[in-house]
Amino acid sequence: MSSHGTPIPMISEKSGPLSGEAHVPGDKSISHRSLILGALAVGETRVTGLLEGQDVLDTAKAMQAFGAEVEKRGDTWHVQGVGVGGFAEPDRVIDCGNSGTGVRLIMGAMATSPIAATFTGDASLNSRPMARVTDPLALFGARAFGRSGGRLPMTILGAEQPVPVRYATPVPSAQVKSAVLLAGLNAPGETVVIEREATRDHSERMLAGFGATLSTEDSAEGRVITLQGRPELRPQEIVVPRDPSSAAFPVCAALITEGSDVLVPNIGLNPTRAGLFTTLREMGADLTYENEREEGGEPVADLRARFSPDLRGIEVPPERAASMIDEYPVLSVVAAFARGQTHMPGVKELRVKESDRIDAMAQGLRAAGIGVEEGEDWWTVEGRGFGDVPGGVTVAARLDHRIAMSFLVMGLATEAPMMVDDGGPIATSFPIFEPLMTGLGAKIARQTG
Ligand SMILES: O=C(O)C1=C[C@@H](OP(=O)(O)O)[C@@H](O)[C@H](O)C1
Ligand SMILES: C=C(OP(=O)(O)O)C(=O)O
Repeated sequence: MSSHGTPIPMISEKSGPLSGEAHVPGDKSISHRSLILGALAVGETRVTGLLEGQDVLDTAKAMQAFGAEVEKRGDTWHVQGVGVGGFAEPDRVIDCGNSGTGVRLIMGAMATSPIAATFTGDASLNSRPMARVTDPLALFGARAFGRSGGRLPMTILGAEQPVPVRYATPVPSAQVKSAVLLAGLNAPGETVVIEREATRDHSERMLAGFGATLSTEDSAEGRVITLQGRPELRPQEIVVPRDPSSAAFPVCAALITEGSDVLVPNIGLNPTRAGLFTTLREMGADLTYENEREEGGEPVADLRARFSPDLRGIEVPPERAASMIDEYPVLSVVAAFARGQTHMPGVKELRVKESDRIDAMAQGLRAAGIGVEEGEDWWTVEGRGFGDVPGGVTVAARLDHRIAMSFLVMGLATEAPMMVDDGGPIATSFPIFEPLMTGLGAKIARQTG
């Protein structure tokens, strides 16, 4: 059941060539951060290209509850910030819906102010681990009172007199790193985060852009990020780039759908995000980067994806996992249409996303006729090659947008249609998924009756 309302059963079936341009929405990670950093700046931040998915809209509401003004006028989002240390105590529960990024970053942003806030979410978010952020926030002096196992609903009492922190993240997580950095903003002195494996670096880039003093250094311990506390953040004009994690769906759909040729323009290829595209090219995908350029200090290109009937399974290097962590579900679908095994090690984090993504994909793929083996932190998909994947089953989306979209992409090339019990969660990150895909020629529809 979706907590966003009545379940929306969806179906996809074998489609003719996909063609045309796929204009995917703004980057989810950068959209959350634009609103949160805008709320912590002094003055008005203006944002265009913001992802208007439910996850980000929930973060916008949360920023209002902490005292920032957030308003959309025309195509532009205006955020009137309250300054570092200026958050007011919310007079209502903060509902972050389905969003791990939203709740974890906001907890960090409020943890070093002397206020209390209570957080909740949907059934998926309320089952996800929060100790990974509340443990380092406790070092600043914040206290957390949640359900057993460190789950939401949870109240955070912000530190009265925060102290800066030096913290080595025990899991590869940009959300944990970002929560610590955002908390560090209102702690006097230097906050240091060390990550053994580099994760997406949007917080570092954007904090620097807002005028914080921050340095990044690669050392024997890993990547060391040092932030000077109590800066005055300057408001920014932000143009949010398009989301490579959303681009993954039309790209992968084109690779497995006979005769396809799809252009996905203006996709950010920040190396901390682009691992999927490297992997697909190693598998033999006809995926090219056109019009490569730099925008706002980030590499950007138009992606052209064409039907690729000769894909082969590969070993995905574990050190690449962080740069494609949200893309493993749809990669496993492409792997089903490749010849041979695709082995994906070093991906324990997939088990604590909106669903246990290894389990969710393994069950659906097996039902659809694909062999999958799995361990705690790895899985292997036995590809059958193009034209030989049965399909013909209904899979559970488990309140997980990426699971729903992955199986709908799969159905475009299986012998029998694929059904998903609830496409409602797709609106959390990719609200225009259905019209965008049908506009390319994909047979994806809501099921009635
Ligand atoms: O920081 C971010 O914006 C995100 C970090 C990742 O989560 P983890 O930090 O849990 O790896 C990713 O899965 C999520 O979609 C967005
Ligand atoms: C893991 C994801 O999001 P979040 O952690 O923000 O819920 C995702 O979008 O795939």
